[in-house]
Amino acid sequence: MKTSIATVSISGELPEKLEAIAKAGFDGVEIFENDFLAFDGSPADVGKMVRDHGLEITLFQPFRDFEGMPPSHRSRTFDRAERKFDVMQELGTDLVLVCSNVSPVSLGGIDRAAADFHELGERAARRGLKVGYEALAWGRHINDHRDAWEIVRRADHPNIGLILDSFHTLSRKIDINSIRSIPKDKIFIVQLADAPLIDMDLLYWSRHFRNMPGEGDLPVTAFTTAIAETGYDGYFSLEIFNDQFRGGSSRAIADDGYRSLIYLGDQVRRSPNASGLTVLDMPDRATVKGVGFVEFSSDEKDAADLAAILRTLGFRKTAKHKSKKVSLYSQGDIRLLVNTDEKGFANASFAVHGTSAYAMALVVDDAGQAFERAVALGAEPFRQQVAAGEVEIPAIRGVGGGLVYLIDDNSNLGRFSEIDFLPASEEGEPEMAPAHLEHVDHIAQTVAYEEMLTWLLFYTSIFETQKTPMVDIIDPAGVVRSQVVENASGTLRITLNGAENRRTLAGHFIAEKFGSGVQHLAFHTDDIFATAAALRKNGFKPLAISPNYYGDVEARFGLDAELSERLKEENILYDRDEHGEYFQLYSMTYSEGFFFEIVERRGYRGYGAPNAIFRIAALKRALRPEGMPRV
Ligand SMILES: O=C(O)c1ccc(O)c(O)c1
Ligand SMILES: [Mg+2]
Repeated sequence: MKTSIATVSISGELPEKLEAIAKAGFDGVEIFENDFLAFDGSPADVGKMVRDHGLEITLFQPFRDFEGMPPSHRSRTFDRAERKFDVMQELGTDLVLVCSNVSPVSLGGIDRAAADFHELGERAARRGLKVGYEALAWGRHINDHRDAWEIVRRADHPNIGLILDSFHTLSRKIDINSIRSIPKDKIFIVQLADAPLIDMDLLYWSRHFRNMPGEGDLPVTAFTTAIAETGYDGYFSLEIFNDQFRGGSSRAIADDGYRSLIYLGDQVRRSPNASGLTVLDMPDRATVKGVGFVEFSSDEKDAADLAAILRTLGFRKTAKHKSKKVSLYSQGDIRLLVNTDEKGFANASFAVHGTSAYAMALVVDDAGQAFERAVALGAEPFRQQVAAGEVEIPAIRGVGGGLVYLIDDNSNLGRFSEIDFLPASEEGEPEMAPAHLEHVDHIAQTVAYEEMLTWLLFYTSIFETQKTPMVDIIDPAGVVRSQVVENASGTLRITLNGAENRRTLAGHFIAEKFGSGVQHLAFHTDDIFATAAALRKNGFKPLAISPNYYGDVEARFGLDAELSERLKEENILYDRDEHGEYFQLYSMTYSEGFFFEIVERRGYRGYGAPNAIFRIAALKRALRPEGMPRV
């Protein structure tokens, strides 16, 4: 699979765009005319700059309002084309994209358009150039690739071919089976873009909301599979018009684009009829069986406070690391590590972010294969020295520069705590009541809103997971977008919260010191009321929920008064979906950022989004004396 991306997809000026595109690993680049016009070097300079980066120019575009012009405009239109051909020859590219005419003066008629293209083909052939025709979804007469293909077919010229763009086809829900009857040598290039499903004007949707394949909701994989089944094995080129990307980091967007294409190729390759596509061979998406551990970086002083909270939550220190200052706390299947070592990555993370959950381990079927896939998809591997005889766990960098460790049960990796740790206990600490916490229900990561797509693509491309639709979480100071990555068995659930401003609880978390990272950990109990009773006994301080909430919950769900009274007494939030009930209990925040949640799911599949506004208001109320701005 040859990979390309249009310069319009990346932020910055042309040199910066090209550098990011080359670094990300693309083979080619589409030069968007405006990027070239805004640059103050000659076409030959641009061509050289592209080739110096080891890239090929796959396409020059767009050439607009060409076909079907009335006689009064026709010769000028051809003159314009000749000028573009001059530029192309200087740039050093042989393909131009002509998008379907949107001019109000243009005339319809398949044969008129075909005749124009035949003549353009003759002119292009004289210069050794080729022309690809693309149906814009909002073209005046041609807005369907099937009609564009009919024009190309009737133009009957070897230098005239078709350009398919997933957005134009999929936004109009055009049957993708129609692609299977197009001969592969008449498809000059394929452009790819995804988009979130939003009901709006096609042109506006296309110019502002496109995103990378896999980041949106369009069936780009099925589209690409249909193309691969024709035997086409040329360039697949991302063409992403997106306001957020234009203002984003050129490197990050280019890297996401490359990951999205490699991931797409990997999915398409798995279709039996598309096996002709040459793509990187890599292991399947990793099946996650659970969260192996979550690790906090801290120092001795903070760790003592954290340990005190963990004890009230019913955790017990069960082991300590043989060679590092790392304690293991456990309860049910939950393992929490607290790392206060003065060396290594944890310490560096502590220096920057303070006490935070900087690492997590996911239990997968095969850690080696999961690691191989992650690296093939551009994840950054992480290694640091381990002492002789200790287990080296494969790891990649994740959200906020933190770590995702990969462990499995087939090797020593799953036994790291037996090999690297010695049993330990907490002498002199009072005995705490067991709190019935069983496993990690979800890990909530807070990121800047612009990073959400990056991390959605990261998790969904490496691990066997799906993303749920985005929901809005209303904070008294703004909206936080929330989207979940989860697997079918519920053994991995990550909620990604995207903060747009620093006055929201999530924005405050990022801005104050923590950066993107884990803002809360939710543990599952099989009996929320038994847990609440144990926590009370242990001196745990729950987050106080406004009493007003309970009257509403009682009325909204028709709860009996006794239940709503119990919920109120224990500060438990309640929700229900078509699958069952949900109970949530929160801790106060730890050092102004991090907090714990305890949930009981009785069949419920969501995350309590309707309760978020009340939980956030309560957290902010609790934080206010320590500096959270009043809103
Ligand atoms: O929005 C446009 O005008 C436009 C131009 C060229 C393309 O290839 C495209 O897909 C859209
Ligand atoms: Mg296009």
